[in-house]
Amino acid sequence: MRYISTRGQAPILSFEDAMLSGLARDGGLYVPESVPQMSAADIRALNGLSYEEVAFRVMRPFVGDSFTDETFADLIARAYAGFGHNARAPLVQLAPNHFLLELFHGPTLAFKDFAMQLIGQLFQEALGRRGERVTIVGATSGDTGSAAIEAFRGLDNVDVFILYPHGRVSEVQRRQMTTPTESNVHALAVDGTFDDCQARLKDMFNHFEFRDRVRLAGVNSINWARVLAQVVYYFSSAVSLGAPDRRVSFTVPTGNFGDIFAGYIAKRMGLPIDRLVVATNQNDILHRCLSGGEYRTSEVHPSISPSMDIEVSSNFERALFDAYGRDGGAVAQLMAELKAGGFAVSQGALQALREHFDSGRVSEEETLATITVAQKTMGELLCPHSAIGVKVAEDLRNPAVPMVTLATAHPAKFPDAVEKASGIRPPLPNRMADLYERPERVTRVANDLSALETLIEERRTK
Ligand SMILES: Cc1ncc(COP(=O)(O)O)c(C=O)c1O
Ligand SMILES: N[C@@H](CCOP(=O)(O)O)C(=O)O
Repeated sequence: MRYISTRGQAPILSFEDAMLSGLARDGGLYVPESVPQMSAADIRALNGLSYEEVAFRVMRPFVGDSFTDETFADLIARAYAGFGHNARAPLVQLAPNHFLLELFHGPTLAFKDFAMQLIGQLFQEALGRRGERVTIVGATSGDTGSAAIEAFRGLDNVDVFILYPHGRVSEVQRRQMTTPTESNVHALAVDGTFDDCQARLKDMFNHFEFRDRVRLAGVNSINWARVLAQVVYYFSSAVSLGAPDRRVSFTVPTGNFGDIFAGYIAKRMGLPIDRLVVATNQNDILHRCLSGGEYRTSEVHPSISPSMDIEVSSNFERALFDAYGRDGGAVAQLMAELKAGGFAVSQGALQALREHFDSGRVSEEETLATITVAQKTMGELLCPHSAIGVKVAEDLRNPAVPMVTLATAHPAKFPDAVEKASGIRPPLPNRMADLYERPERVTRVANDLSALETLIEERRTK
């Protein structure tokens, strides 16, 4: 299995090299050269298997010879052993033909744990075998950072630096990043937005002297392995609802377009997905683009769903690559235009995107109202991100096709908004009960590439 860049000019890599490299050296994102197929019989055979067995069968063809079957199965088993639910990703019914996929039973209570726990295992195995050490830098709007710190804390062969937007994550998210005591993890509060953090991270990857000196690696969804691990739960949930003999749709609370892009990959592998529905908050560049054809950035407005306060949606580049017929030159041109504010998607590409994706936008008031109604009428306490998914799903779904809405975080990560809407303050699980008492360790940094690089150089293990 070979991986190519969305901008067409970077070296073609194996799964393991793509995973350890992060951003492609032409600034693009790695994608598989071709998407492995699963037949209806292959998909039917997933029925009744454990989550780990489904994960092995779905991901194996993408991994090539980077890991043996035995090692890969073992790493998957370790990745999910710490989850707080036997099903790992349980489905609950909200209404006739509307289901919620609970993706918040991992150690940091968000869907990010599905990929990050596995990546932690894969990195450890690959780096140990190669005798190498890397510096992981991540950008987060709250959940990727806490999941990455949890997955890599205390490991010998990695230093982890997480850039989060100062004052724009929830208190629980912040404390999850600032309270771990291991010396290889560093929380950096950047004066800016998530988009600024992600832009500085990509600047570091494009600054080859720094990148090579610190042996930079990434665990954002820049990293293909992150997307791949998220493909699995589309299969596990669709199969339990009757796939491949019944089509299923998914609504995904969306920011950086990684989670829904994983659904698109599942569809391209052969999973009979009817619609993939993008649900955004008031930071709605994706909804504006899919409905009007213009991908143009605007100011980020802080919301009660802070993890989705994103206006430059990194993985949309991967979808554009396919929509433009895998023309790396065309994508490079669009990304250059994005730096200057945005671009119009061609009619052909827009039509290609709309073949798979619908979209909806949810206001702050509607988010709160959905939390209230879901708690009262469906008996489900939703986090604000999941509520955005439920609202858009209810508005757009075809009642004849099962709809699965992804519940991307536990309500206890956003207790203020949840309490405001429902009157219930969701408690943290017992293992985190003292989170508010633990001392915090964080460095405030300017939104400045050279300041960030200097700090990382100083703090990383030499
Ligand atoms: C809780 C939550 N929901 C939804 C999203 C959006 O997911 P994606 O960025 O993959 O579109 C995020 C951030 O990624 C998140 O943390
Ligand atoms: N919402 C995310 C933003 C980063 O997304 P990623 O999938 O690229 O890591 C977060 O919680 O940090």
